Amino acid sequence: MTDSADSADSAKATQSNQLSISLEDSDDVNDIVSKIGELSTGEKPAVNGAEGADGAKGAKGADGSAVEHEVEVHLADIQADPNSPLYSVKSFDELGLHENLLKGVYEMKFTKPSKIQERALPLLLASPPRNMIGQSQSGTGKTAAFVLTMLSRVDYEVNEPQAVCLAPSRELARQIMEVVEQMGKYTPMKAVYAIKDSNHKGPIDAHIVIGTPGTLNDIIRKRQLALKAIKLFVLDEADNMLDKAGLGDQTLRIKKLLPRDCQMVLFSATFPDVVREFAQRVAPQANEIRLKATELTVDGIKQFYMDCNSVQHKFEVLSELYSLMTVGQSIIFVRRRDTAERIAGRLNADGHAVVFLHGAMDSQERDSVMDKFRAGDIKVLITTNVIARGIDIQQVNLVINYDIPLTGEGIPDPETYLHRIGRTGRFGRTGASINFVHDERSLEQMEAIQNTLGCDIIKVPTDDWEAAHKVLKRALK
Ligand SMILES: Nc1ncnc2c1ncn2[C@@H]1O[C@H](COP(=O)(O)OP(=O)(O)OP(=O)(O)O)[C@@H](O)[C@H]1O
Repeated sequence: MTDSADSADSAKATQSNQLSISLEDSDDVNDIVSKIGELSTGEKPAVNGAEGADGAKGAKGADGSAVEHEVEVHLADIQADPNSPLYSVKSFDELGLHENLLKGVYEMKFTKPSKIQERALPLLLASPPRNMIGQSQSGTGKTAAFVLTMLSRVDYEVNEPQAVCLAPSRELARQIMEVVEQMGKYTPMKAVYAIKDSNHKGPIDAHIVIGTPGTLNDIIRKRQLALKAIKLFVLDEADNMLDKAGLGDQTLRIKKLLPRDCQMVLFSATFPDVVREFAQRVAPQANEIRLKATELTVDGIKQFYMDCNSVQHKFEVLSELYSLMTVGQSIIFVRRRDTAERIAGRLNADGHAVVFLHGAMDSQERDSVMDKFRAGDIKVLITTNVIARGIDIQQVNLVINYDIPLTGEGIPDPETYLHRIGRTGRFGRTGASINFVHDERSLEQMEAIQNTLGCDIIKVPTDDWEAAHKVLKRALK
């Protein structure tokens, strides 16, 4: 497969009809990486988002003190950098979108497409439809790429379901719905949920269905969803959705019922080799946009670790961290549901206002916690891998891996690590992640992840809070 950096069209030199392009293939990567590194370490002003309009500005820290974010380098500067995943040569106007969709896009304050949007959209919208396996780093705008595809492909005159989009969690499905509603604001589109407790009565006549695989299967079983007119099947977090150990069975059951010529669109920041091979079978002849393993980390996210002496010490360090640091919003990831609840209880008892979210909570509770966190009413969220993927809250500037991510078999899990830390550093913003290790084993697990990804994880002392504060403050700026 070719690694051409040229526009999608020029990559047709590939032998097969298939197209595979790499998003990061400049000769000058080091130069640019160091430039972005400088920008985000605080030596130069930090980047804070589209048009400098960052919701974190003026937000309160976990301790109630004000968090001020300097906004001197604008998204426009990053988007002009050819080696940034946010760079593009085109404008949205040149991507072949309907003017009603452009209105929606511009109202969301998107001025320029990101690299994945610029490259994927023309391929996704080309006729006849082609399958797509699209990869791009966390927070680089994959959602808009597939949402605009759904909104473009649907025939609004036909009141039948035509596009289905599945995600691994209800929280992510709800977030995608929000983007569909915003981008589709000037179209007559109708979209419905297929998530638990979404309470469908009669047959679905909406154009777009967004949900999770288990609930969608239930709806199909109850014959509430006609599949014959479905022409687009989107899997967000596709590697997770196809993973045999995860949601693979449920997703494939649905796929088998769809019309044969249905366009398959698979997006994720990660595609481990074995899942990618499987994805290629699920989405044959797909155009592919892919990244190398070493290109997966986002430069704006500074990665740290704190070496604790014991499980008890780990908690003390966490509590101390929240006493000392002024953090915008943060997510603490733990391995188990009961740990999430326990740590939340203890932090609350220590005077920090935190909440937890996990998969055993009922739908209403989950929605309420997430809505409050999204609105900024809650600053610290303790959770499991249930929301490790996709959740986009721009004000989150710190992610803590209280437990190092492991697979179900207890093996270090670099994909989940990337998705977890990718909850910060969204679309050019800066953020920090801190890994907590507490013994030889957890240190080795973290190092295994570090080696796989070829990233730097810097040690922050746990016995010198002044020094720790200095390092982290700079990263959280
Ligand atoms: N062209 C654009 N201009 C400005 N902001 C954008 C643009 N495209 C996307 N965004 C914003 O960037 C953020 C990240 O986008 P999105 O959630 O789609 O990332 P993603 O690639 O799906 O990440 P993940 O892999 O974590 O799911 C969102 O807040 C989105 O609104």
